[in-house]
Amino acid sequence: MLYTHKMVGSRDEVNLEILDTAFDMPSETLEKHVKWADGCLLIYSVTDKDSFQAACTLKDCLFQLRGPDLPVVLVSNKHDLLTARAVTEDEGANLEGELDCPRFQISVAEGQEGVTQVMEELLVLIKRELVKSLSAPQPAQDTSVPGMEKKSRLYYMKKAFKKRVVRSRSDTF
Ligand SMILES: Nc1nc2c(ncn2[C@@H]2O[C@H](COP(=O)(O)OP(=O)(O)OP(=O)(O)O)[C@@H](O)[C@H]2O)c(=O)[nH]1
Repeated sequence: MLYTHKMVGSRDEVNLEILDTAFDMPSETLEKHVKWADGCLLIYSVTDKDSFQAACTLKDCLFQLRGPDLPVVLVSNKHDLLTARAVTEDEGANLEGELDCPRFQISVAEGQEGVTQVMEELLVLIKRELVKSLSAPQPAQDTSVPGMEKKSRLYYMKKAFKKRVVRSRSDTF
């Protein structure tokens, strides 16, 4: 399922496209989505070992396809059901260490506060990564070709941003 959602912050608003992947998605489909994503939430239920295993598998897939730079937040859900716990605290902490990413322990059933915190954290990471990639050194200019004179850094940042947006859109459909 693909959802759209607008998050309004104090300084800006962001339109999100959120893809809810399925457990048994074919690997080619999953790979296509992982290439498209600007960030990823790895969510598992503390009462469901299979969902934790799926998060571990997805972690390997993310590293393979996107390397360590894709913004990721790990979320363990259903903390209101700790009496039925099937995934230990240590297992969650180990996965967090392997991913080297923030981890949130929430209960969606108890309200939206945890979900909002998770989304805000992911957006911070995505913005940080975007700024990093836009401010990376640009390829050297060929000034021997007429019209290829040096352009401003802002010009290249805008160009890279547009390219990224267009790529995200075209990969969606
Ligand atoms: N007690 C409790 N139940 C929850 C919580 N979060 C989700 N649920 C319930 O768990 C069930 C599954 O929730 P979904 O949102 O469909 O989870 P999902 O991971 O998308 O499940 P799939 O559709 O199988 O992929 C629903 O009955 C939810 O109401 C939680 O934090 N606590």
